[in-house]
Amino acid sequence: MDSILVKGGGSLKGQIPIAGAKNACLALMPATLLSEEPLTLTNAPRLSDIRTMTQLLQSLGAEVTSLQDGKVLAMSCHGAINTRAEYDIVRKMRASNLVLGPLLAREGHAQVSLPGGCAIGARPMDIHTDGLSQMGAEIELKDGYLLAKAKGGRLKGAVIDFPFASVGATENIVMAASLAKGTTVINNAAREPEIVDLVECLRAMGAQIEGEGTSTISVQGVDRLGGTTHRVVTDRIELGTYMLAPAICGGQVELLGGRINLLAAFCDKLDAAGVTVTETANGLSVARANGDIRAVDVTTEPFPGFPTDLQAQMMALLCTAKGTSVLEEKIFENRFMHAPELIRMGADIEVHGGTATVKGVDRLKGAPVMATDLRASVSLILAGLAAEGETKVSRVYHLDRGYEHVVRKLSAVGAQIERIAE
Ligand SMILES: CC(=O)N[C@H]1[C@@H](OP(=O)(O)OP(=O)(O)OC[C@H]2O[C@@H](n3ccc(=O)[nH]c3=O)[C@H](O)[C@@H]2O)O[C@H](CO)[C@@H](O)[C@@H]1O
Ligand SMILES: C=C(OP(=O)(O)O)C(=O)O
Repeated sequence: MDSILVKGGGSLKGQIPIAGAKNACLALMPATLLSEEPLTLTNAPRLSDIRTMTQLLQSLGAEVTSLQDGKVLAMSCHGAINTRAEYDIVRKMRASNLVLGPLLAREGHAQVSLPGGCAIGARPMDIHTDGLSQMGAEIELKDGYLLAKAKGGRLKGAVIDFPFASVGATENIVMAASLAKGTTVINNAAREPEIVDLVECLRAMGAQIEGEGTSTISVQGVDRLGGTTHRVVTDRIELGTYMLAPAICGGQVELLGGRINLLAAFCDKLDAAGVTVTETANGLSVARANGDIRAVDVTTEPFPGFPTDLQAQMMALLCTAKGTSVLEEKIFENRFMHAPELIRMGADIEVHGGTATVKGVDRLKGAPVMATDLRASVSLILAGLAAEGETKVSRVYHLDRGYEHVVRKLSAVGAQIERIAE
């Protein structure tokens, strides 16, 4: 299993290109199941999660070809479809549940393994299944699989009130509703940029959808969808992660492809902490002048609030801020697994339930630490870049789910970082 070795201390300067969004691409890929015509995605990120989704779609009968070193995914689903998504693949990644809506919409039935929880929380699927049931699906759980069947062979439109603005449930229902009979309205829909990206692609395929980016999405079902070529939106979480690198280490880095409107709440917190973010012709420039980072309080919320997927990385910054910061995690019940690892590096953090209190220390110290999940792993790398001495982050397979070429990107701006095989 590989580890990442980081030597802390130096400031950073240069440019980092930001990839297409993992979480957009993972929702866009299953959309190929909705059409017999080709769907091509450009600006795809090169990640293990994308390879897992490729494997899952291929197991269902889709053709998925990776071109241009993985940056382009050419997909097509014109033959017979296997409607059973097996546990062996689904268990690797929760986003596998995004094949449920498309399979049900196209074939009228599906068997999809329940993905189970993960390190950050239990992550049930009740909002997905309740919504599909309202659209006329009969769903039962058998042997760990959701067995779903559309009454009369085709889903029908419904007005669905989500109890929480779930990202995945919004994506599943929007895809299912695109081929359903009649109109579906989702109230309290998620508003994330990845949903806007999915809807733009579905619309180009012929879907009739309104309201993406707002809390009410309306979908008028059509009989068939065509193909298209779609560019995956910029990964705002990779963007925010690399914005924190110069914030923690000092220096100035330009994030190519970055836009403030993808991360406004996060940029406000950086500003309050004393980090300068400016828009450039090609992206965003982030600079930390000499001087302390100020403590700030952070509460994670659905978009447009502060993203839970940047909470761990923000905590790494606040470990050396002047004063005490309070971080409240409101999305996932167990998303502070990085705190004990940061404490091993000398951070002063107390966690009580969904609240972490971080008292800034002068300096973190390098240590061997273990990644527990995707964003935790990169927060330890960021902490290591600022720490005195050497930090070894093990279990890097978590990192490979969501960050392509992390060593290459950070080395290019002057970080001392290498990947070692053990
Ligand atoms: C592949 C992908 O896009 N992953 C993102 C997606 O995950 P995901 O789509 O799984 O996140 P959701 O928005 O669905 O989950 C948010 C909260 O709702 C709960 N919930 C969700 C569905 C459900 O049926 N019942 C239920 O109780 C979850 O347990 C969690 O506490 O959005 C999360 C919240 O921004 C991000 O952290 C993930 O990176
Ligand atoms: C939680 C994440 O991903 P997933 O929903 O795939 O677990 C993430 O990207 O931070």
